[in-house]
Amino acid sequence: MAKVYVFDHPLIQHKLTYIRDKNTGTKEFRELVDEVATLMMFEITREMSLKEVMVETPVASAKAKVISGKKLAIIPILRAGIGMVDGILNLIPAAKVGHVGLYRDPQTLKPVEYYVKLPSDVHERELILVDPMLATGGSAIAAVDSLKTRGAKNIKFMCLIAAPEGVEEMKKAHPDVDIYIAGLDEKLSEQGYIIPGLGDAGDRLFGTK
Ligand SMILES: O=P(O)(O)OC[C@H]1O[C@H](OP(=O)(O)OP(=O)(O)O)[C@H](O)[C@@H]1O
Ligand SMILES: O=c1cc[nH]c(=O)[nH]1
Ligand SMILES: [Mg+2]
Repeated sequence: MAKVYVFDHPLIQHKLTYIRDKNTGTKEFRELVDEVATLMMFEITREMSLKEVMVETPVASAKAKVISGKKLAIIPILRAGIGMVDGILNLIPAAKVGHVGLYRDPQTLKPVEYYVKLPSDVHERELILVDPMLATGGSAIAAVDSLKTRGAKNIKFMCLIAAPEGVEEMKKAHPDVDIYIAGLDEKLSEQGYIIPGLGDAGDRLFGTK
């Protein structure tokens, strides 16, 4: 069964409040999303495995540790997921980046896929799928379907804000994908917006409204 983590770190919660604020403009919104993505990634990487190596300090030889295990790829769901990529690359600069393009049809709320480009070794990598919003869950579920169809086996999903309805759907559809959330909200509106949420993440990131 998928594990669901809600990050209660004070810095994440503080920044998320300003991301939600309707008076936060595009420039600051973008910067805050970037910063929260870095902080969330810092928490997620706590689980990374280490191996021992020897290092020569100016004083002596020492047993020390470096990261081992699977290499990472970050997969933003276009468009809004792009806002989280640089913040993650700050910590893992060598990660590859794949893209899954999806939009949610405004009438049916069903996801429509329009673009997929992934690293060729996607089946060997640990994938961090990112999107600021998990609302009905349709987009994240479709993105994971798309990744699995292309051979992905090891996927985590990271979002800023989730609705309980979306979390349940995602757990049902993909019990092998753990979910990392900064804010777990109350519910979905009839139009499929997260309440209280932050509005339309893509529009706020790119200033398209
Ligand atoms: O859980 P769901 O109900 O599927 O909703 C969440 C999706 O909706 C938003 O994307 P949108 O369709 O607005 O596309 P955009 O990122 O291009 O703005 C958001 O970034 C998610 O991808
Ligand atoms: O509240 C929501 C729901 C879906 N997509 C968004 O950008 N915001
Ligand atoms: Mg949008």
